Amino acid sequence: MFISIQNLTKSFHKNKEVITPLEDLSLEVERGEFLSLMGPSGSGKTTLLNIIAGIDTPTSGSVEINGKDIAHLSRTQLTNWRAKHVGYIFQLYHLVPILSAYENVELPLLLGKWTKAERKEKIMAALDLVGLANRAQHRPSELSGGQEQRVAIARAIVHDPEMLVADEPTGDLDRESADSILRLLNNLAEQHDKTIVMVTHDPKASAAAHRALQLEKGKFVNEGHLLTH
Ligand SMILES: Nc1ncnc2c1ncn2[C@@H]1O[C@H](COP(=O)(O)OP(=O)(O)OP(=O)(O)O)[C@@H](O)[C@H]1O
Repeated sequence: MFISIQNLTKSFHKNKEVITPLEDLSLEVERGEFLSLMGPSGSGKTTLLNIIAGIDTPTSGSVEINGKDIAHLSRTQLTNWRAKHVGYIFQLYHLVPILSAYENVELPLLLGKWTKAERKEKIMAALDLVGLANRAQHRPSELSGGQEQRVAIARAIVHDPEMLVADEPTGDLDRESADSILRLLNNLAEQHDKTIVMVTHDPKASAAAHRALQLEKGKFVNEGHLLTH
């Protein structure tokens, strides 16, 4: 299993109250699987996504990604692990407005030891994969919402992580752009072996994934039926 989560519980202390958004949760995801997480507001979706992405740590339980226990890493170890193995896609793209598409995609590579020529090759390959090689010099304001999300996806995959996590990646897009982003995510899972976990409120986005799970009050309420295409 690429993702293996056993008996995960996450609690937060707020004033004197303890909030437990995830309780005794187990989840297995195969390599190359595109999984969707749905559920009402406050059901723990983002909390789970952040733990899978190594942004947050569980209170108890085990979290293994590609055979690596990430539940017990220090903050620094977790940051280093995340920089190598995870690409994060947000609802609102989070592109830097004064940088071109090319420079935005370059950002994660500046942490590594690549030469300028190596970076160029990776950036152009990522932009090509999302269909925007001809927009490399455009700034975000010169792109449509769907194109901005494609640049953000290129940025998420440019360092070749095995896993992508996406929080409402189509939440701000019209139907047509959303469908095209979902096809792209599907292609990244099926043709490029990326394991994708996506949080969404949109049933149509969820139906584009291989499997959909419903969270309610920190627990899964269905068995995650396989979706047919
Ligand atoms: N850092 C935190 N400190 C305290 N409570 C938190 C923290 N993060 C999340 N929570 C609480 O955990 C619960 C689950 O939040 P979470 O953001 O995971 O839900 P969600 O399903 O993603 O909701 P939405 O669909 O609205 O984004 C909520 O009650 C929230 O207030």
